Amino acid sequence: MSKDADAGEETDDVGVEPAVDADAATIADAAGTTNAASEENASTAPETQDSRVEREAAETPPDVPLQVRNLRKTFGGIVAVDDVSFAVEAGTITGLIGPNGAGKSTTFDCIAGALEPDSGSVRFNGADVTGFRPDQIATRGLVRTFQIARELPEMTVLENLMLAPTDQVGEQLWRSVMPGARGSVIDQERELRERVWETLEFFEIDHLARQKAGALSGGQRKLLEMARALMTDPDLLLLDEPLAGVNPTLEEKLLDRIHDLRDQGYTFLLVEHDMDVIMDHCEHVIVMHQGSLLAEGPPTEIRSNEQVIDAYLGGSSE
Ligand SMILES: Nc1ncnc2c1ncn2[C@@H]1O[C@H](COP(=O)(O)OP(=O)(O)OP(=O)(O)O)[C@@H](O)[C@H]1O
Repeated sequence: MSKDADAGEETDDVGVEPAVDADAATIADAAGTTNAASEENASTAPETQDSRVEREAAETPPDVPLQVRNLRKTFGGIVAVDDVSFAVEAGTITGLIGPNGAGKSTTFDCIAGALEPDSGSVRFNGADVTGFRPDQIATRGLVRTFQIARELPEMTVLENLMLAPTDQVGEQLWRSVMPGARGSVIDQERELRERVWETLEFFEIDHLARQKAGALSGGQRKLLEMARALMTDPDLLLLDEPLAGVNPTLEEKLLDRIHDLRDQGYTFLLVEHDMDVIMDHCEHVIVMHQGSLLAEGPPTEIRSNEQVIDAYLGGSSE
C-alpha cells in the first residue's frame, strides 16, 4: 500500500517530468509568486503547447503536488473565494480552516472539480486540471472522500470495496491488477480481492466484511469511505470533516490511519472544525476568512496569529 515507491512517477500520464532544479522553490512560490513571471513571458511571445507543458513542469516543484493559484468563485453577488493561492506539499497533512462561510467548501469543490472557478487555476502533479470533471481529477490521483460514490447500503462492506476501483480506477491499481493486461481474469480478480482484504485489515474493518454497509455506524462508515477512496490508489486525499460524528475510539483509529498513510507517502488536505485535531495533527495550516487567505504556516504560528484569533473570536460565527 506504500506510496514511496511511486514517488515522482505520477506525472507520466500528462507527459510532464518533475522539475529537477526546484530546490529554491518555496511553498509560497509554488502557490503563486512564479505566476507573474510566467504571465509576463506569455504576454511577450505566443506560447506553444510544448513550451507551456515545459514551463508548467519547470514551475512545479516535485514535492508540491497541489497548487491553487488566484482562485476566485462567485455565486451571483457573493464572492465565496477571492484570489486564493496556496500549495500543498507532498507527504503532509495540511489543514484548511476558517470560520463558517470562509469559503473552505467552495475551495474544495473547485479543486475536486465539483465547481468550475470563475478564474484562477488548480494544478495537480504538474498538470492544469482547472475545470476538469471530478472523475477525471480522481483518475489522476486526487480524490475527495465524499466524492467517492457513497457506499451502497444494500451491499456488503467487501462488495463496496470490490466495486470502488471500477468507479474511479487509479492507474497504479490497474497496473498492479493488470500488469500489461497479462494474466487471466481469475488472476486479476484474485489480486483485486487480496488488495481489498489488505485494505479492510489496514482499516481494521475486516470483521465487518460480510455486513451490509447500511448497517454500519457513522464512524465505521467513515472508515469504509476512506478504504474505498484508497482503493482508487490516490496520491492526495481531500478530506471534508473526516471526524464529524465519529466517536472518540474510532476518531483515534481514523487519525492513526491518516498518519500511517502520510508516513507511506500519501498527502492529505483536510477541512476540520475541531481545532485540537488541526493543531495536533497537521504540519501546515491554511486559514481562510471571508473568501480570502488570511494566514498560513505551522500550527504553532497559526495558534498565536492575531489576525486568526480575531477572525475566530471577533464577530465571525464559530
Ligand atoms: N451554491 C451556493 N450558492 C450561493 N452561495 C453559496 C453557495 N455555496 C456557498 N455559498 C456562499 O459562499 C460563501 C462561502 O461558503 P462555503 O460553504 O464555501 O464556506 P465554508 O467555509 O465551507 O463554510 P462552513 O464551514 O460553514 O461549511 C458563503 O457566504 C456561502 O453562503
